[in-house]
Amino acid sequence: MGKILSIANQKGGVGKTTSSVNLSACLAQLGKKVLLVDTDPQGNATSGVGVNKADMDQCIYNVLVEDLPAEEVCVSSSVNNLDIIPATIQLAGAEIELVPTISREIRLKKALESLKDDYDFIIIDCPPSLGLLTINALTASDTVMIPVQCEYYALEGLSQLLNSIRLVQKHLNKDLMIEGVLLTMLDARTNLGIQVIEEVKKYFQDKVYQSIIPRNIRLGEAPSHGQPIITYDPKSRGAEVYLELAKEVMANGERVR
Ligand SMILES: Nc1ncnc2c1ncn2[C@@H]1O[C@H](COP(=O)(O)OP(=O)(O)OP(=O)(O)O)[C@@H](O)[C@H]1O
Ligand SMILES: [Mg+2]
Repeated sequence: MGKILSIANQKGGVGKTTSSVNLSACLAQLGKKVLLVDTDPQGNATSGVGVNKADMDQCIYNVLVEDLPAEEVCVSSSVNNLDIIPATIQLAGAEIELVPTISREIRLKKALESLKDDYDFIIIDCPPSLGLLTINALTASDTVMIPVQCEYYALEGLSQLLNSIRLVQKHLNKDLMIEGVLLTMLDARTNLGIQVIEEVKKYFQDKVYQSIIPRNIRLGEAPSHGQPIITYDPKSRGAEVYLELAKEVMANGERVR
């Protein structure tokens, strides 16, 4: 059985999608069979691995709202060993449409059950909210990775996220664990970055990954080419660090149950 790992933080623009795409691609490059699940109506993870949203007439929306089997929307990406369940703007309606439905919080979990044996890792990119889509992701997951941007107010909002995680643990998924906290977009030239690292480490201690993602122009450019960093610019610092992160994630254990 593969490990299901959500990448979540309701704060926007902290590096969830960049980390989902690049961690998935690096795990795939290291020989793991990986499924990336896009649960953000923005569909940035989908386009980030070279899948054209305009070509899709079905996406995760149809799985969550209409009970379409997940296998039917799963497609290969531009990277070997990496498949994706795409999201399109159609998913924007799901947050409201799911509200009156039965077992609305466990729909993704149920949908992924039949696929879990086919992959070593299933990585879920969450939207920037703590709504039903993120709750579905946390309920389906073995662990959650929290990206934290190295900037002022880095820890702001994290208590709401931790509270949601506790609520999911209490009511929906008692086995959910925090996989780790990932520091992102570090600008090594500033003292601020160093201060944030210290602050986050004081709070989360050994849950913080050794790999710290630098601010790297090539990481910012890669999505517009529909490629993860390891194919767009394999020699870049961004590629090196995401590969290191993938190795840390593998060392944390691939299967938890
Ligand atoms: N390490 C980095 N270096 C440079 N640019 C980065 C880095 N990480 C992310 N970016 C850029 O910053 C922006 C926000 O990153 P990203 O989309 O990964 O965040 P997000 O948390 O998924 O955002 P949202 O909350 O909107 O889903 C993007 O334009 C991305 O290309
Ligand atoms: Mg995103």
